[in-house]
Amino acid sequence: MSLEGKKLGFIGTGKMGSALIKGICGSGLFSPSNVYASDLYEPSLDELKQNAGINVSTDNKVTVINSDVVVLAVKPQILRKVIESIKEDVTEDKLVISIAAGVKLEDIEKEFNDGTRVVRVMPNIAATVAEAASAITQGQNASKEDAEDALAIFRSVGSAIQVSENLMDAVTGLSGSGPAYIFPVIEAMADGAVYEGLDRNSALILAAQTVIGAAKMVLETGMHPGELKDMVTSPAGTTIRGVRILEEYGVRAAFMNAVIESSNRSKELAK
Ligand SMILES: NC(=O)C1=CN([C@@H]2O[C@H](COP(=O)(O)OP(=O)(O)OC[C@H]3O[C@@H](n4cnc5c(N)ncnc54)[C@H](O)[C@@H]3O)[C@@H](O)[C@H]2O)C=CC1
Ligand SMILES: O=C(O)[C@@H]1CCC=N1
Repeated sequence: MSLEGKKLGFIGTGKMGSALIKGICGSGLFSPSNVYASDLYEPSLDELKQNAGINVSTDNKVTVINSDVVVLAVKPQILRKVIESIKEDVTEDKLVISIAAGVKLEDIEKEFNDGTRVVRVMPNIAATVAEAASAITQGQNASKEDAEDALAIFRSVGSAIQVSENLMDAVTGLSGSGPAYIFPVIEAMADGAVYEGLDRNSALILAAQTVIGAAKMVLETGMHPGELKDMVTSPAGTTIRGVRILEEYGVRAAFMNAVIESSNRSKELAK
């Protein structure tokens, strides 16, 4: 396997960088001693050093020099500045992975020296619990092996597919941002049960497990979600009463529009 013996670096240890570091180390794909990370914010480095046992530095160059694969996990707005400060150390033997929303491969590649191997990835925060949904897309200098390495890294924390770059905004709106649409759904469903008298803890467990179960049925049965919904809705039963309320409030349109609006923001970030 081509990641054997390689070292992995993270520039940016915020919410997503930290989630990936913990998830990837937890999977065993990289041992913490082969993982490097840098950030300007020392408390997040201290936390990772203490709890994940990785190597940390406030100097991005230290991360780059020590790593074979460098993950750029900073905000899209500062990506250019960060690349400028590391580009001379990103030699052709290194693979760069950008997880920045919206920023196109060609715009990343042109900030680096010619020939730099770049793969763009959109993961999600569920990497924390090894259930991320990620999509990767390959830059012009990246090899098939680079794409496979990126897939292996992100598959260590969930599932990952390869898409063409023009679909990355759709992926960002759907799975990149998606957890933030589902958390309030879980909270609100639990609220309904609390209203009816269930304690909060039990309500959250049942609501979250209901989401896991429904998602697994879609993934594992291969059945259409509409058909699965029909399996729950008995004629004149309880479920169809709830379904009517969701339709009345336009919940489907709301979710569809949320994904489209988030994708639109991803397109804006490219400009
Ligand atoms: N949060 C999420 O669920 C997801 C985020 N992303 C992408 O991941 C990237 C990071 O997002 P978050 O982790 O949410 O943001 P964040 O704000 O939590 O983390 C960014 C980190 O970068 C650090 N930083 C700022 N300037 C730096 C510099 N010059 N050198 C090194 N580190 C520096 C900050 O101190 C911070 O810890 C973004 O590009 C975002 O689009 C992608 C998928 C999901
Ligand atoms: O909200 C954002 O911009 C980032 C990208 C996808 C999820 N979080």
